[in-house]
Amino acid sequence: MTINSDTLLQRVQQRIFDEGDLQEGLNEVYHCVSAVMPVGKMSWLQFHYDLNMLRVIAQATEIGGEKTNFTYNLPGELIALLCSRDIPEIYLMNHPEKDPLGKEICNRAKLFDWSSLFLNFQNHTGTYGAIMIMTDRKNRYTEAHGRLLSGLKKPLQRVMDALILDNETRSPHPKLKEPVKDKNEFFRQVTRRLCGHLDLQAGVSQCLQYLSRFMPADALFVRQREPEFQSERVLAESYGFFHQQTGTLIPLPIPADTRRTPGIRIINRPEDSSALKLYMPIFGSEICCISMPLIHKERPIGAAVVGLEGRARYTEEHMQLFALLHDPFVLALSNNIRHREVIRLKNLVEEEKKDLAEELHCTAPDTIIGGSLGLEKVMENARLVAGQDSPVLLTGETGVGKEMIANFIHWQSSRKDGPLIKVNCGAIPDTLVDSELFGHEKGAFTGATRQKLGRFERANGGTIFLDEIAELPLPAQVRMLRVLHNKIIERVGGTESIPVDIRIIAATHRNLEERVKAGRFREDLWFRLNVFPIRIPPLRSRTMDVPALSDHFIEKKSRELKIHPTPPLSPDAMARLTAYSWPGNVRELENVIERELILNTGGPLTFQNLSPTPTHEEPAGHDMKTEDILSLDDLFVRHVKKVLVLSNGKINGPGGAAEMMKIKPNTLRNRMKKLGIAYGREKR
Ligand SMILES: Nc1ncnc2c1ncn2[C@@H]1O[C@H](COP(=O)(O)OP(=O)(O)OP(=O)(O)O)[C@@H](O)[C@H]1O
Repeated sequence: MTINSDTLLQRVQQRIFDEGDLQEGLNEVYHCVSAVMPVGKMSWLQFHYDLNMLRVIAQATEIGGEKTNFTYNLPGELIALLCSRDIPEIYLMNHPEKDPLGKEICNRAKLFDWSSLFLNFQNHTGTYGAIMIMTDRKNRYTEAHGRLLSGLKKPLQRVMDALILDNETRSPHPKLKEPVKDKNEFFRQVTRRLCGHLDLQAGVSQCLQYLSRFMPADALFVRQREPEFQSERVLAESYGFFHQQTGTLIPLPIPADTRRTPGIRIINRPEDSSALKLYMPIFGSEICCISMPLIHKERPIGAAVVGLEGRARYTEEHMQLFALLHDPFVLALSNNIRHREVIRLKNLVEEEKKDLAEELHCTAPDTIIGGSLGLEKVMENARLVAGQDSPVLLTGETGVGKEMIANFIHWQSSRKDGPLIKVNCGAIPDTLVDSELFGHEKGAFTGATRQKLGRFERANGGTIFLDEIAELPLPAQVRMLRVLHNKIIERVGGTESIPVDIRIIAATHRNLEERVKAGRFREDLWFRLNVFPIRIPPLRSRTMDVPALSDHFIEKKSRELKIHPTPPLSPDAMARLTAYSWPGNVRELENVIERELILNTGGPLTFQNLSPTPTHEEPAGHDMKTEDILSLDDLFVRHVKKVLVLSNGKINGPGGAAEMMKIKPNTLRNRMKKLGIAYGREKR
């Protein structure tokens, strides 16, 4: 939403002057400016030449506008520069470290990666104030932004002047804070700001802005006590000039004896406090604070800390004022703790829901195609072993159907009413393998905020399918061996031995024997898993399954994609499908069919884009049985027949079989004749 200067002036007039609602007026300004340029924070700055001081008299951010009173002493030459008449009305500070004021802010706030845009206001004495628009990262403002801001000068200056006038009537001296005339009102206003947001960071920022009017305050922190880690974590922190979000939580040491929580205290020297000492490397030793423990139902739950540049700047009076705010801080912190707990539980439910959905996904046995053809032997073995409880090791290239056979075994076993839990050992980060497989106890490591059952425990009474078993890190292999051996698990961080009744089916596309030789897989574990190995052959060595599989997937995918009627195959499509070598096996066939159905614009499916690939190179002997071995002549016959399908029987010329095979047409014809392959007229 962009509005012009006159409309904004009208709105400011109405909100601030007619309705007396300064916060709403500042909000209007913020939204109007942020609609046309990047704005993290807008600050109204007043320059006090005589006092060498810069005062931030109001701020507006996404969360709202607020009258403030942050004061900063500046070197004489800098304030003289800011107040000079010669300073331009619009001023771009895209590289703050190269500008005198920018450099000063960078050093004091210890923040360097930002840019800002100034609109300066002058009277007969010189420049008396400015609007500072600030955003993160350098080089964000352009001359065009400057012109847009300049266009809004009238309403912005009107707000500035109103703020200055208001300050003059409220506080007798720019260096002094407003007196708290009505403590109840003060309490009410702080509570409204602190507890008015679900986001504690937003509440703390607004609270600091408000507090800055009544007491020296340049930073406000809320920390949460974490007794199990003997520390306090900073949950929210806000600074006057910049709203800095640390993102990371800083653990803070606290006295080991938590029963003796010290009361509210002024720390006028950072060396006296272990918490404040942590800030010395950032802000130096010229800092002080008031630290107030937050006690809820007689238990310390954290602390609220208000801080300031300079030493020994807090007095007993400031401390008493801050102490009034104990209960709102407790309320805000305990609300935040509860809110995070709700979010954590919500995520937990989502996670469980996802896991359950995954489990549900495999609750129905798949239709297995090829059980009486290419997979006959596999199915025979699967049926045999299903009734036993022995471990099964499924091997075969990726996409051949290992998981499908694992499902089949589970469903044919006496454990079919129990769970079937799948674990992709290759997809779990190394550091989480143990906790995923065996579970963990609450507090076992940072982030283990509750007890978690591992996959083995969840598979109790059923089957666990360990896919990609070869990827399991060696330390987890040791633990896995123990489970196979004793059928007992121990959760990470726990001491209890938990018996589990499980059947193990493992699968891998790798050559485990070679991995054992290379020392990457434990031999003893391999022996344990390899009790009943089932090798699933690649699709290219059982091309007799391709037609039935193709029909099955065309039916299935058409149903899923809601394609009616199911398109037929073109006359040469099946030849193409069987001629292809399917390096990705059945999964690839499934995907190719899905893609063909999606791309099909009517008419039969041709699979034109499926070019025959050279027969898949395999490691010697990997998937080959003696009966699979063909003579070279037989191989040649097969190959030529496949190529002829693709060339539509054509031998010479472009697209002909000879060109595809990179041999002379006559040579090909002679060999075909010799081997009895019919072609041309002969064929008809
Ligand atoms: N014989 C078959 N009949 C029907 N569908 C099959 C058959 N073989 C495999 N599929 C299907 O092919 C896809 C891949 O199979 P699956 O996931 O079982 O392979 P995999 O060997 O476990 O693969 P990976 O090694 O990559 O985990 C699945 O959608 C599966 O349903």
